[in-house]
Amino acid sequence: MTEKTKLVRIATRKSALALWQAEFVKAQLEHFHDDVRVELVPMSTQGDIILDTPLAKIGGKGLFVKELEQAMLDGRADIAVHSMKDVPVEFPDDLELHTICEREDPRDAFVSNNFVNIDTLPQGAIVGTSSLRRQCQIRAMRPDLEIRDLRGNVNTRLAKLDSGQYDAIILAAAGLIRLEMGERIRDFIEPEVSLPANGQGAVGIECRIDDTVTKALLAPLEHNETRIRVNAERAMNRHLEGGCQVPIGAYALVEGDQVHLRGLVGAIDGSEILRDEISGHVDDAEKLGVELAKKLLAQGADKVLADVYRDA
Ligand SMILES: NCc1[nH]cc(CCC(=O)O)c1CC(=O)O
Repeated sequence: MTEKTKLVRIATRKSALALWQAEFVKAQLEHFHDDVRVELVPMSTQGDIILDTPLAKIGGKGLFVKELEQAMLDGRADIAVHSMKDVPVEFPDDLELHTICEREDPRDAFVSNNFVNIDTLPQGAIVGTSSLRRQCQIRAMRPDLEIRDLRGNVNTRLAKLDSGQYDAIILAAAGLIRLEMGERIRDFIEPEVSLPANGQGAVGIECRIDDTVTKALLAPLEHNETRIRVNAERAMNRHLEGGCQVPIGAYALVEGDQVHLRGLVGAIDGSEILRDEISGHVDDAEKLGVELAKKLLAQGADKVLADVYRDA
């Protein structure tokens, strides 16, 4: 028997989805390297602890990642596995987002026990979502619906729907699919109807910049096309200075050597939505993200976002 020598410790949140993602990376690392042993280091973050306040009000980018990053900086863990959607656009000096894994379905999902899609919801139906981006796009489409805040991990949100507090809820399809609850999805909401958040459905791996041993082990987990898409999307968000708790959508597709990026900035009540898009060579993914952000700013995105920050 070969002795397993290298140990990789994964800092992870304790939610079912976070643990799934950490287990996924563990399995991948062990699949690619016979001599690697992987341990999970589960921990709670501020975002997990403060459950009674709408996320937009707590503010503070990186609510779900700070503790994980501290563990890596202290040497208690080697990597952290994140939903790319929740990763702040900036990193602490000694850490980097080294790896982006292949993307799962990036769409938002409509979940309900009584209705098959948004169109068939009756007037005044109660829809649960904690995302300003989803809220803004649903309101623009159906101003007659009542949007109510919905916090908690995936299981908590489904339990709140099942207890009758909402007629329907909107959440990321990827989370449901990963937790093997994809059958609860009544309708996939296409990007034309609800533009996803930057990075939605993609898993990223963060580590210390100087940890060359771990970085070499992570290399086979990198997915180039996903990296290009997420780079373009994140560059747009970064230029707009938007965290994940803002009504901003960014969604890129790759076709051959071209990347097509769509962006959206909206008012929370859906009264105003700015959209634009851009295409170009995959090598320019980040530049295109910045260009698209500039186009949106030229349309007045800065004013729309300033109103959001003031009212939130
Ligand atoms: N904001 C929480 C969060 N972060 C990642 C996902 C889903 C999985 C993903 O996008 O990778 C979710 C749940 C949701 O938005 O419904």
